[in-house]
Amino acid sequence: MVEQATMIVVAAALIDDQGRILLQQRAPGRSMAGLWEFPGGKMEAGERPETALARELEEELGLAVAAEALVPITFASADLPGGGGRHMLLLLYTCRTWDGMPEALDAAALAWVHPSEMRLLPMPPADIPFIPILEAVLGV
Ligand SMILES: Nc1nc2c([nH]c(=O)n2[C@H]2C[C@H](O)[C@@H](COP(=O)(O)OP(=O)(O)OP(=O)(O)O)O2)c(=O)[nH]1
Repeated sequence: MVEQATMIVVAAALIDDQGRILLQQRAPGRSMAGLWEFPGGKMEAGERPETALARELEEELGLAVAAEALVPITFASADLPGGGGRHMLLLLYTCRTWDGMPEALDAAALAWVHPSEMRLLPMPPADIPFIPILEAVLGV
């Protein structure tokens, strides 16, 4: 039996000057449609994680982000949702500087939320442990 490699997913908590974090709602027709997630996506072969995340933020939000602005915070190790038992490492970064205004180019909607408000939104299971870590990062 051939083992499938772990999928690496990169995601960003964009933090604004009011300490709010940008979430996006997964669009209808995708896996986990309707859930609120951090912008990001799957790392492609040969990409560095920060390069992959900057690419995803450009594709999904229309933002220009420098790789140096991405600060690794934590990760989740979980089954890839809808991945047939495939394993995922979900790498979470924070980002406080970018060029442009976020637009929902890929998602159904965007929302700036305080970490405590995330508990009111349906999120992918792997993201739930990120909430107290983000509260600690923000000192709230
Ligand atoms: N971008 C992002 N993906 C997440 C988060 N939490 C989480 O479990 N995931 C999962 C959902 C997807 O299975 C995978 C990210 O891949 P993706 O967003 O590029 O998904 P995709 O375009 O390939 O679409 P799909 O096959 O999942 O429908 O990681 C998160 O906070 N942000």
